[in-house]
Amino acid sequence: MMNKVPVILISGFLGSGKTTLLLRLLAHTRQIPLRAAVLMNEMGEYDVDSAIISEEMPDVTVEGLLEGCICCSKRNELAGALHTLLSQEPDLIFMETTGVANPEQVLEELRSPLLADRLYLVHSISVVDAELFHEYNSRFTADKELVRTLHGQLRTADFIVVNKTDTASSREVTKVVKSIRKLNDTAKLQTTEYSRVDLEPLLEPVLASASVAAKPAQTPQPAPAQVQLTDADAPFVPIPVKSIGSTSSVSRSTAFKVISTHSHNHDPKQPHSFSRLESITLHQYSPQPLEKQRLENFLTGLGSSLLRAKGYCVLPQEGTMLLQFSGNHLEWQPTALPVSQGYVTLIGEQLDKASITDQWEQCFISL
Ligand SMILES: Nc1nc2c(ncn2[C@@H]2O[C@H](COP(=O)(O)OP(=O)(O)OP(=O)(O)O)[C@@H](O)[C@H]2O)c(=O)[nH]1
Repeated sequence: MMNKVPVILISGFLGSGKTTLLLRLLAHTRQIPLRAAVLMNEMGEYDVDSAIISEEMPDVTVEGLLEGCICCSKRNELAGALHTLLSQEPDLIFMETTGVANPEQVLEELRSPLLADRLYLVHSISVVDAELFHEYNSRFTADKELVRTLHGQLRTADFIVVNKTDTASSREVTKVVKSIRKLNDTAKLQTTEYSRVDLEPLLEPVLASASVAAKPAQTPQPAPAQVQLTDADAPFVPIPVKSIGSTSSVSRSTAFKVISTHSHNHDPKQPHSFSRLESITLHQYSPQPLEKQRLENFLTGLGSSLLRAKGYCVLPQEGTMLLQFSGNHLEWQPTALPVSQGYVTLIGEQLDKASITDQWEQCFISL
């Protein structure tokens, strides 16, 4: 009989620090060494997080499920994606959900006969943004699905990371921990910055597992990343990541343009995690240079309707940069990824598409 492969599920709301934690876990598993594989689920059209992983850990196999949540619209693709990863015979699989996925449904899927014989869950980790936890909870009170999702992320966890404590007062952090404990008083909980948690105890059950113990330790071979393009028809190579999700039609009516938009049309028969959040992808098709300051002003000017933005921008001075925006904090990081044309995915509510299109066009410098 085949050994079951351990799975660590990482959930948490948008921008809370899931990928930051995943990168730490991957670095640690590489040292042990364990051969890890990743299932990445993104709301947007492009898989920014997989690109980040592919850049930092080119030997890790990443499977991406895009444009929907594995808890609902992508649920029927979850088993296929996991079986693809299993065919690589990893020692361990990490699953990172979208920020609006309810892990309750994902856990249910893992218990299904198709998967239960091949996988077993070792941890369900939930990452929380200490600064925004209460703000999001009160902001989304009226949206029952979203509240259920946020609570589901905490209730199902056996390990909770209260992250971003550098951006919250210690009083707020204490309040957040107290609120979390009302939902889950048994999970281990750690408060931290940049998802710096004790990794060894998390990986202990994996090391003890039969599938790992049965194999001789392998030194990870730097192999080419498991890469394929997201959209075979696209005239450019946005990022080298693999997607097995469906692709979207992209408006290319003008040189600049925008935009593919996704409101999330869930199958009404399926339980789903959120109702009013949407994502928009802005493409850098313009031959004119993108101006960094204008882009920053545009994003911060969207105010509270913008919850998250991420993508790669090709800038005239700096070259290609990874853009991350969450909780009103904007971060730029240089990247060596071969991004020929940039894009930014925005996630928010009540995003005014016409105005966003217009403002995006204003971010380009007239030649
Ligand atoms: N100030 C601060 N920033 C952090 C911390 N942890 C992560 N970040 C930053 O927050 C942004 C989002 O972090 P990610 O790890 O991508 O968050 P995520 O939960 O994967 O986000 P989604 O892709 O929306 O699901 C990045 O710019 C991180 O560098 C932290 O503890 N403090």
